[in-house]
Amino acid sequence: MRDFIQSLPKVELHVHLEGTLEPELMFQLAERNGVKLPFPDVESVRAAYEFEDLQSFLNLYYNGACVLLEEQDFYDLTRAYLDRVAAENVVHTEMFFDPQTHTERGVPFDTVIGGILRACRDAEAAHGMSTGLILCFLRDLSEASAFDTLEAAMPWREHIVAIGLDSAETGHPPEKFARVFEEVHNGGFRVVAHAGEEGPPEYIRQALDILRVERVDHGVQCTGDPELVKRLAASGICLTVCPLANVKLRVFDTMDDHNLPQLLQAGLNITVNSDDPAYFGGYMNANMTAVAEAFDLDRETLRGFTRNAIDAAFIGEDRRRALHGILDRAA
Ligand SMILES: Nc1ncnc2[nH]cnc12
Ligand SMILES: [Zn+2]
Repeated sequence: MRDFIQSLPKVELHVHLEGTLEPELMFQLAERNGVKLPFPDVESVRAAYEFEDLQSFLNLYYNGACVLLEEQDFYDLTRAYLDRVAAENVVHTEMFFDPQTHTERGVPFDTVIGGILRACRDAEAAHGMSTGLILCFLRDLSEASAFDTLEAAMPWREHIVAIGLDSAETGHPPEKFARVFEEVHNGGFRVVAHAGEEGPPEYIRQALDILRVERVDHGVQCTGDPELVKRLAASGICLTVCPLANVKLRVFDTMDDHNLPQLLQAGLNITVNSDDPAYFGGYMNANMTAVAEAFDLDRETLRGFTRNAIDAAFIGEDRRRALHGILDRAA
C-alpha cells in the first residue's frame, strides 16, 4: 500500500506554510538571523511536540515562526516544502500563509509574500507542479487587523487564489468576521475557512451561511449535527480533512477513533491533507498511509481523495483536465 500511495498523484488543499518549518530549518534560520530559540537543539524541539489541544500547538507554532524575517527565509521555507512534496508525487498544492503572524512582528507583508511567490515559481519550473496561495486571517486577532491585512493584500490580488480563516477556533466564530468577508467577496476573492476542527457544528453553519465558503477546512465536528451532515452531503462541498493533525491535537484519541469512515459513509466530499506536517508527524503520504491502514481503505477510495481534491481545487479548467489525466494514467 505504501508503494501505491507514493505513486498516487496527490493534491493538497490544506497546508500551512508556517507549519512546514522543520526544526532543522528553524535552527538554521535562527542562527542566520541571530534569533534566540527557547530550545538547545533540534531533538528538544521535536520532543516538545506533544500537544493538549489546538491552542497548545499554536503557542509553539507562532514561536517557531519568529525565525522568519527576510524574504529569503520565506523562500527557503516554501521551497523546502515544495521540493519535499514534489518527491511524494504531489502535483498541485494550495498553501495557507498567515501574514499577521509576521506583520505583527514588524516583517512587511511584501517580504512575506515576495519570498513565498518566488519559491512557488521556481518549484513549479523545477517539478512541473502547480501551486496556489491562500491568505488566512488569524481569527483570534481583531476584525480591524483583518481589514488592515486585506488592504495590504490588494496589490497582490492576482497571486492569491483564496482567502481563509484560521488560528484559535473556540470563542472566535466565523460571524466575528462577517463584515471582512463581505469585503473579501466584493474584492472577487474565493473563500474558505477553518470550521469544526475543535469548534461546534454551528461554526460550520456560520462559515457556510455568513462567510459563504467554497470549502470547509477540517469540518470533522459536523457529525455532531446530523442535519448539517445531510446538508454538506447534498451540497457536495469539499471538507479538507487532516487526519494526523486531528490525532496530534486530540480531537480524536487515536487514528482508529477518527470519524473519517463516518464522513465517507455519509457521502461527504472528503480530501486528505497534512495541515502542519512538520509538527504533526508527516506530509501527504503519511496522512494517506495513516488512514489507509487504520480503516483498511482500498485503492479506489484513496484515488477518490485525489479526484475530489482536483475537483475542489482553485485552478483553471485546463489544469483541472490535465490533473485528471495525470491521475487516470497513474497507479
Ligand atoms: N490546525 C490548525 N487550526 C487552526 N489554525 C491553524 N494554523 C495552523 N494550523 C492550524
Ligand atoms: Zn489548518
